[in-house]
Formats: sequence, structure tokens, C-alpha cells
Amino acid sequence: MLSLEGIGHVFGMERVIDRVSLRVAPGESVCLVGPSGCGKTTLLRIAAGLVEPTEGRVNDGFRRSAMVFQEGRLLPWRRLLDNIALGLKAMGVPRRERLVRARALAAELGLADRHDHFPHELSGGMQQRVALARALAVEADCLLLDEPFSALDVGMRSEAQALLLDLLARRGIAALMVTHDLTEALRLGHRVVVLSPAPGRIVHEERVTRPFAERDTAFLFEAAGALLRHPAVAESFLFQSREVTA
Ligand SMILES: Nc1ncnc2c1ncn2[C@@H]1O[C@H](COP(=O)(O)OP(=O)(O)OP(=O)(O)O)[C@@H](O)[C@H]1O
Repeated sequence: MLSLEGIGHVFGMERVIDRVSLRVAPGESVCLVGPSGCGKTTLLRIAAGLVEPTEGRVNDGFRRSAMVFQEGRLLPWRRLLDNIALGLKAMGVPRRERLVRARALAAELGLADRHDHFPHELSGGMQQRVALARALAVEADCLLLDEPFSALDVGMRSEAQALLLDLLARRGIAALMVTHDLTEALRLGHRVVVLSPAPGRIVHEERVTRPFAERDTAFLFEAAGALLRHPAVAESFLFQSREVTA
């Protein structure tokens, strides 16, 4: 269980997070949505232990949490297998075993024919799969994902979402995922948590009970429409479109 209790955060004079409490249970997928600048990334970094919150506490009871970033953050000078094995190297796993595990993951994520490629020789979708493989290589049981698919085009994004759902389900991995996209959150989350404009606080939580396999496009748009009928959710998203058009 990952538990954030009463998290508040201030950068300089600016309050960015206000009293956020949130739990992620083993095997559960929780999506965080909210307007740009409301503190989503900061909250994820706090959950990962990369930022010390100004207020509140984080209890991470998972064996290992791993972060997956929007742009993959692969080492450009390392080939695919070495990028997958990066965390294992840091853990002191011998090279031979690192490569065995990296090869198995490359195969599982459809990258078997790219072992010797450098990141710039891979598509955006492949780079994100390498980033996911890297998190799986260290046997993370909780993934902290920061808009991992937002740089992908629509087709690749849908493929990557399906792959993530499959990996989470098969391995029983928990996920806390930040996204701008309400339909993505409704596709990938057991729960969708909506944050207000900055300073981010939770204004709505939606439990999505429909099985993942049955969340087709019609369902996603209908569910997003229903969610937007909650005034606090609409306020967050209207704020976002005002920001974009301003
Ligand atoms: N290291 C930092 N130092 C100072 N201010 C920061 C720092 N990191 C983030 N901020 C500020 O905190 C606020 C929240 O940023 P954050 O990246 O957490 O928001 P976000 O909701 O993830 O935004 P987006 O959706 O645009 O990525 C912003 O005003 C940002 O400028």
C-alpha cells in the first residue's frame, strides 16, 4: 500500500499542493488528473520520495516503486538491452543475469528484434516500452507514471495503454499515473482522482467499476461526459481550456 497523508507543498512563496490524502492498494491503478500546473508531477515526485513534502507523510509499503517519465529518459549512448538493465546494474546484479532478464523483457514487450538499437533509432512508442521494461526489470510492484504516453500519437498511445493494462493485470502491479487526459484516466484507472487548479487539492474521486476489457470508446466518452457534469470537475477542466486558449 502507498499512502499519502495530508500532503501539502510550497515552492518558495507558491503553494502548489493543499492537503492531499491518497492511497494506492496492491494491484490497484489510480489515475490523477487535473489542469496544468496543479501540482500533479510534484505529487508524484513526493510519492516517489524524490521531493520532501512541506506538510504530511508518505508511507510506501511496496517492495519497490519505479517511476516512468513522459519522455522515457533513456540513456542515448546505451543500447536497448543496457537501457532496460540500467536499474539492475545499480542494484549490483551481475552483467550476465542482467542481460538474461533484459532479453526476456524485450521479448515480452515486443522489442526482441531491437536489442542493439540506440534510443534515437526507436520510435516514441518503442522508447516508452523500453522505459516500462526498465521499471519491470527491477521487479517494481508499484509504478509511478508521469504522463507516460502523452508524447505518442493516437494509435501508438492506444497500443501502449493496452500493453500497460496487460502488464499490470498479469503481474498484479499497482500504478499511480498522472495524465491530462480524462478518457485515458477512465481507460486505465480503477479510480480517477481529480485535482483542482493550483494549489492542487482533491475535488472528486470516481471509482470505475466496468472491467478494463469492456471500456470501449463509447464508454469512455460517456463516462467522461458524466464526470464533467460534476461542477468541481468541470471547473478544473474549464480552467484548463481557459489556460490553453488564453
Ligand atoms: N522544482 C521546482 N521549483 C519551483 N517551482 C516548481 C518546481 N517544480 C514545479 N514547480 C511549480 O509548481 C507548480 C506545479 O508544477 P507541477 O509540474 O507539479 O504541475 P503539473 O500539474 O504536473 O503541471 P503539468 O500538467 O503542466 O505538467 C508549477 O507552478 C511549477 O512551476
